[in-house]
Amino acid sequence: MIAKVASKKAPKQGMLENVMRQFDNAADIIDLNTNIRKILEVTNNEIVVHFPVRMDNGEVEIFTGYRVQHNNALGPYKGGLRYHPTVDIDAAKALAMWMTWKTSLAGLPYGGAKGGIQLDPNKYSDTELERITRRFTYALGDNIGPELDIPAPDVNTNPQTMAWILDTYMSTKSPAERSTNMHVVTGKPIGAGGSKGRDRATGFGVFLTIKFWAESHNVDLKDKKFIVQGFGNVGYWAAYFLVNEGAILTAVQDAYGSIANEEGINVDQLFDYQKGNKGSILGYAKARTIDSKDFFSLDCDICIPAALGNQITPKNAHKLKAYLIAEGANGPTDVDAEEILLKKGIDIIPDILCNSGGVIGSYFEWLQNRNGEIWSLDEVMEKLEKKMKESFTTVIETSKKRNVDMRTAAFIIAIERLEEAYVQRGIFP
Ligand SMILES: NC(=O)C1=CN([C@@H]2O[C@H](COP(=O)(O)OP(=O)(O)OC[C@H]3O[C@@H](n4cnc5c(N)ncnc54)[C@H](O)[C@@H]3O)[C@@H](O)[C@H]2O)C=CC1
Ligand SMILES: O=C(O)CCC(=O)C(=O)O
Repeated sequence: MIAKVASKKAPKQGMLENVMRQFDNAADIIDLNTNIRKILEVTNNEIVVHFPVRMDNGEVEIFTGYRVQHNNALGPYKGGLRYHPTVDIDAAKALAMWMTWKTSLAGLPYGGAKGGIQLDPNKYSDTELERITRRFTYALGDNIGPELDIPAPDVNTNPQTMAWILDTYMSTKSPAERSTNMHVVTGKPIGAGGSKGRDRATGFGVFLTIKFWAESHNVDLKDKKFIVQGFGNVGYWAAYFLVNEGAILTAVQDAYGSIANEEGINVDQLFDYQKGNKGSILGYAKARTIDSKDFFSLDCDICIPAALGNQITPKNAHKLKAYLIAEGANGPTDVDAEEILLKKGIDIIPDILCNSGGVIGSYFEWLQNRNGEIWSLDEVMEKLEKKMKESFTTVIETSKKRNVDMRTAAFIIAIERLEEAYVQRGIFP
């Protein structure tokens, strides 16, 4: 689909600049109320904490953690925690803003937040990571809470991390509060109040949006070749469901390097291999190692960036062969690259739609904890598919009605819902 795209130029292409340009583009198109625009352009709260942790060798290290709460007009702040050297205040702000648009687009009673700790988790033992997580949770204190701000997993955090947060948060509460505050985090292990299906929810959602796109374009996914950047929670599950549908995984890139095999890579074998290989795909015997700089120019039908932001840029966008990009990651395509891709006729299923299965799965976990319910896996997956289908359909309809690309359509829907909330509350008639 070739349609109107953001054209404002910004001097720098960080994630924050990207999300602001995406927002400005949609806000201009709908002529957003200027007062509401002022509110949505800024983050409500930016929490930065420095906290000491004793390392295994007895030394004390100081860490910096972030939690940015962008907007809560539609409900409590919601969004993941990332452990990565690139986490800083601007990254947290950008990711928090994307969460606001994502929860609004998905029709969830949530706002947007994001945070994390600036560190390389590979440099720390599990016991150190546990102490770091617990001290971070203490430092955040009552800035998080089950009806205030609900963290979840993101890059380099997982159900174990959420369980440590839950346990630490609970230890600061009265006995009565302990049993009713399980929903202070989502993405927990099932035994500690997690929901069936949250583990696969994001990847399944990525797969569903690709399936819906294929159905609406009369494309049969069988034998279609796809490549995945990032083979963690999102990349693995997206690949798993696509291969189940008959598509062929031909290349994978992770933080360590890239591998390819045009005959197909077995998703579960690769998953088991990386688990026993310190999380790296490199050295997997049934694929060859390729130069990472060639990854995005590989021959394929579908490309799934499912790692970090700003991976598809003007430097590699013109080389992309895929006709569909499904954004498992948050902010993987920068605005200038998107302009190039759309001109080439490449469709992009935008992050705030494509990876929204994760936060929808989190919402289901939160609801179960809040209501004292336990849903079956089938129930979760069925409800997830229904919600993803509704979002996808609304985005396609808006994109046709307004003659805009899918990202702009998704932003328009998300922003209009927020605008409606402010107007109905009578603050900005
Ligand atoms: N986990 C979730 O439920 C959700 C995650 N996301 C987004 O999906 C993306 C991936 O998240 P997860 O799978 O949860 O993280 P993860 O920590 O489970 O996996 C990350 C993967 O990306 C790879 N990676 C890291 N740096 C890389 C680099 N420079 N180049 C190539 N690969 C690299 C890692 O090796 C790993 O395979 C992130 O952008 C995250 O914000 C979005 C919605 C929900
Ligand atoms: O599950 C959640 O609450 C949020 C997951 C997340 O961080 C995201 O969608 O980017």
